[in-house]
Amino acid sequence: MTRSERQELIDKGLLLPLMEEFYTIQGEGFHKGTAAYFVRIGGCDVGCHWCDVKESWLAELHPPTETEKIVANAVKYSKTIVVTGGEPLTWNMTPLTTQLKEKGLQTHIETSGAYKLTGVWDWICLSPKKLKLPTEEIYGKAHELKMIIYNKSDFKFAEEQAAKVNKDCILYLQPEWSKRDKVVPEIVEYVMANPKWKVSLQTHKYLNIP
Ligand SMILES: C[S@@+](CC[C@H](N)C(=O)[O-])C[C@H]1O[C@@H](n2cnc3c(N)ncnc32)[C@H](O)[C@@H]1O
Ligand SMILES: Nc1nc2[nH]cc(C(=O)O)c2c(=O)[nH]1
Ligand code: SF4
Ligand SMILES: [Mg+2]
Repeated sequence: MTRSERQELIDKGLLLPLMEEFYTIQGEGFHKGTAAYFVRIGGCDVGCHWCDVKESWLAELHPPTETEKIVANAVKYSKTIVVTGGEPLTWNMTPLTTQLKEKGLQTHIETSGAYKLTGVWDWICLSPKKLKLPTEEIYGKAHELKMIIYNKSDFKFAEEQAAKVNKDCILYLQPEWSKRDKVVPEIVEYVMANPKWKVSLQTHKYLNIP
């Protein structure tokens, strides 16, 4: 395959830079505690300084992989596939998710929403970032909003983002992992005072699983 042929397949979303895949328990948000197969696609230029998967950022480090291969493998493990990254919406998610749906699987995405929403999704977890705000379209479609709290100013940002999502969207505040000892008590107090919010923890990190 020539470079330009390969680039064309990447542009169409038929090849994706696959970083890792693993069968685990969804640790965060609404589906926490539920078994799911995770597909982590490399490439992200949002640049969160506290990102817990910085190794994912450079797409070139991850092998371009056929969506058919990803699907044929994923179907062996679970009825629920969580697509994450990196930022999965860097890429055209339509081929991957269409093929997952053809196999009867549930498609979930973890996204910052910073790029055009593509793909067929049963569940959208939107986790907005100040550095690159979500596109307008995704606010109406997100099933859960998961705001990361690193410091007190993040509560204000969380409220600004909550004002933009649809009325059925479930609202979560999740402590940034390295700041958890400081921010968990602040989140607890905030949720008791503002009960439209719920707490989300990265439970997989407490369980010592991927
Ligand atoms: C690694 S990101 C990948 C998906 C997408 N780029 C995004 O940010 O939503 C997966 C989830 O982990 C969250 N996250 C990343 N680093 C974190 C950290 N240090 N503490 C808590 N949550 C974190 C993100 O906000 C997102 O909800
Ligand atoms: N167990 C587990 N649950 C998760 N929920 C969201 C994750 C992510 O990195 O997108 C994640 C992850 O990396 N592991
Ligand atoms: S948008 Fe997601 S993957 Fe990208 S830097 Fe932020 S947390 Fe990490
Ligand atoms: Mg993670």
